[in-house]
Amino acid sequence: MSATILDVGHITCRFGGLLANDDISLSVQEGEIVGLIGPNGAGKSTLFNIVAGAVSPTSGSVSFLGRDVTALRPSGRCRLGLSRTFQVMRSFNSMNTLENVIVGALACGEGARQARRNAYEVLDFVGLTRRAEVPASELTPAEKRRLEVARALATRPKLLLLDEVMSGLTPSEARAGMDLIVRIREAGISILLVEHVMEIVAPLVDRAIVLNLGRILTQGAPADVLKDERVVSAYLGEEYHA
Ligand SMILES: Nc1ncnc2c1ncn2[C@@H]1O[C@H](COP(=O)(O)OP(=O)(O)OP(=O)(O)O)[C@@H](O)[C@H]1O
Repeated sequence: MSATILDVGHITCRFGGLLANDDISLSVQEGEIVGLIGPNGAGKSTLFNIVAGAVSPTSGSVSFLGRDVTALRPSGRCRLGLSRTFQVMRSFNSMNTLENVIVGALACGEGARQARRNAYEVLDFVGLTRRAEVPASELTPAEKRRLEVARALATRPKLLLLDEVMSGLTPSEARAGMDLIVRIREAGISILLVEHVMEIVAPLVDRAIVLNLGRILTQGAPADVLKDERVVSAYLGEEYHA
C-alpha cells in the first residue's frame, strides 16, 4: 500500500463572514494524481493556496510527508518537495526560458552549476529545449504554461500542485499537456491539480474530489463521481445529464 504524501485535516478558512473552506479533510497518496474540481466559488483556489502555504487557514492542519507544515512558508514547503504552479504565469518576462527555469532550481537551494544542468534537463522533459534562449515574453500561451510547470519541476518536487495549467489551451495543446502530466507522475511525482474542465480531469486523475460551497461534496474514481446526481446538479448541470 502506498504512503500518504499529503494530509489535509479539518481545514476551515473564513474571509470575514464568508466561509470559503468548511472543515475539509483530504489526503493524497504517493504516486496519485488527484483532481480538485467544483463550480466557481466552491473554495478550490483557497484550499490550493492553503496547501501551498500562500494562505493561512483559520483552523486545521496541513501535513506533508508526515510533517506538520501548517505554519511553514511556501519557500520552506518548496524545499521539502511541495511545489506549485500559478494560474497567471509568474515567470520573469525579461529573462529567457532557460534563465526562468534556473531561478526555480536555485530556489530549492541548488548551486549555480547544478541549477543550470537541472534546468536543461527539465526543459528537455517538458519539450522546451529549442526555446531555451527565447525571452519568456515571446513564448506562446501553451509554452508559457509549460514554462510554469518547468519552473516548478526544477525545484525537484515530490508533490506538484497544478493550478489550472490546461485552461485556455486548444484541444491538441491540452492533450499534449495531459501527456506531460502523465509523464510527471511516471517520474515518481504525485500531483494535486485544480481544473475546471471535466473532460480534462476525468481521463487524467485517479481520484476526483468535488468541492461545493466550501465543503467536499463527494470524491472517488472520476467515472463514479460523474454519475453522482449531486455532482450533476451542483456542477455539471442538466445539460450534461441529458
Ligand atoms: N482573499 C480573499 N478575500 C475574501 N474572499 C475571498 C478571498 N479568496 C477567496 N474568497 C472568496 O472565497 C470563496 C471561494 O473562492 P475560491 O477562489 O477559493 O473558489 P474557487 O472554487 O477557486 O472558484 P474559481 O473556480 O472561480 O476560482 C469565494 O466566495 C471567493 O470570493
